[in-house]
Amino acid sequence: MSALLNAHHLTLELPIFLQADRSARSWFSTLWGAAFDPPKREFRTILDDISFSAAEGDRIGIVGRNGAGKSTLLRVLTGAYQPTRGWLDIAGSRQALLNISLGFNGEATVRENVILRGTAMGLRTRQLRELMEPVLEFAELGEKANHRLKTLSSGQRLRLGFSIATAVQQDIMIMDEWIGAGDASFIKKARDRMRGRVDGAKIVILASHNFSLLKDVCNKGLVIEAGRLEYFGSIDESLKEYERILQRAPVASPAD
Ligand SMILES: Nc1ncnc2c1ncn2[C@@H]1O[C@H](COP(=O)(O)OP(=O)(O)OP(=O)(O)O)[C@@H](O)[C@H]1O
Repeated sequence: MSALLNAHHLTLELPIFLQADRSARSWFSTLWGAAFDPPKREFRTILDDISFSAAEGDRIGIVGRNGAGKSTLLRVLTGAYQPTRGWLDIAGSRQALLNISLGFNGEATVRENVILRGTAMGLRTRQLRELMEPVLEFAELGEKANHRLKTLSSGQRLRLGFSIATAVQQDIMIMDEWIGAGDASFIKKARDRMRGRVDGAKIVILASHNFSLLKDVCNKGLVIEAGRLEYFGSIDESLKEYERILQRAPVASPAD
């Protein structure tokens, strides 16, 4: 089956909680403010009418200033956020590589965490059974399979997260930066696996500030400024457009 990802007029409004400025004149006014002056809720448009299409073979780099809306757009593309308006047409399986440590439970064992994360990724019981040993082996955590996750070092947890997140080849890969994890020897292994997964994916969407990585991986680019789509075209033109944007004074982000 061929893969596609078409975004139509994606718009996302999120609530922002604004706290009135409470300069602490006294402990009483601080307490009074905390008790009787709750934050005000306002809605801000974080993404504004974004449309683009990705077909098989497309590797799209998303660029924009800090706070432009790149990660939020990725979250909409992975389905983590429902757009307020607009819709997505998607064919093919999606793999989000946004936060590889998300969803771990420190009290559960390493093996149980593989099941938890694998289930959240939509893997079936049989698939999980087949993947368990390869995932533990790749993470080099076979001997710790029955240890509680909270007893692992942070590097070991990252290796486990990486190993699960990249265990299966999906059609559409959606990534916030190029993930790598672990010490020098693991990083080499992780890089090879990432390259394999990117090469094997039918569509890749990668948000990054790293121009050389974007030029290396992507053939198309999408430039976002203050939640709006400024440019969608070749990666070279997109990076030029982004450089032009950086020369301009920042436009107030709709979220500010
Ligand atoms: N859950 C949320 N609630 C309210 N505002 C949010 C939320 N998540 C993000 N924002 C706001 O939306 C805007 C876009 O954030 P986003 O993380 O998508 O930016 P980005 O382009 O990925 O930035 P960076 O390059 O710094 O990672 C920011 O102004 C941010 O403060």
